[in-house]
Amino acid sequence: MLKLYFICGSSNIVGRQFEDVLEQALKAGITLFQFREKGPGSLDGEEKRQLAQRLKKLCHAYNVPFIVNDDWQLALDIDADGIHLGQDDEKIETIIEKFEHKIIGLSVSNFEEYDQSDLQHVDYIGVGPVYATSSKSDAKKPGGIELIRKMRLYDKEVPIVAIGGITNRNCEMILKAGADGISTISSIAASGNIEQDVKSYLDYYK
Ligand SMILES: Cc1ncc(COP(=O)(O)OP(=O)(O)O)c(N)n1
Ligand SMILES: Cc1ncsc1CCOP(=O)(O)O
Ligand SMILES: [Mg+2]
Repeated sequence: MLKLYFICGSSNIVGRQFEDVLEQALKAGITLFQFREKGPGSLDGEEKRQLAQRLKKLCHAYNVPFIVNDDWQLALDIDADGIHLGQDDEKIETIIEKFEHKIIGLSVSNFEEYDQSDLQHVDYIGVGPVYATSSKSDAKKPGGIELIRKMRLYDKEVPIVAIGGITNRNCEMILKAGADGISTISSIAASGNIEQDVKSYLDYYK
């Protein structure tokens, strides 16, 4: 499920339809999707809810789980498959009862954050940024490939999905360093050939 985790919101799509981009990515084989509706021009309220419903339906048509970023109330409201929370978002302890049978992801940017996180109910950790990214204005300092390598040694069990500045040209090293999967916004959302780019990511698992 973590192999190729596409993350996207309206602000990441330029000059095309969100649903078209997502459907191309689904057809090409992404394995998980996160709706991350934040940043300039992002939707709110009922418009956001309706978009989330449509995107969830599209993901389910391709048997791909639909995860909501940050907004756990929306995730419950539309019966999403899971939630991704960061260190500054709602604490997992406070929502766990409501998400008992759902996927829960948590961001971990460094070892201090890892040490202070309760991973008991977490299905995966999103580790990064690995490289510099222009998709998140408040991203922490990139940890490079060493962040993944050291995190894998630090915890040999927890599923790790790497994030931040990943492309199908640098993902091989990240997987070799011990990540179970990779996540990306811009390399798919802004791709001129989604089918080819998604397939070349997936080739690294063959
Ligand atoms: C898979 C994955 N990993 C990390 C993040 C970042 O989450 P967070 O730190 O809460 O930052 P925002 O995405 O909410 O801006 C993520 N979304 N997904
Ligand atoms: C959400 C997030 N969290 C850490 S880096 C990042 C943005 C990743 O976007 P991109 O794949 O375009 O670098
Ligand atoms: Mg967050």
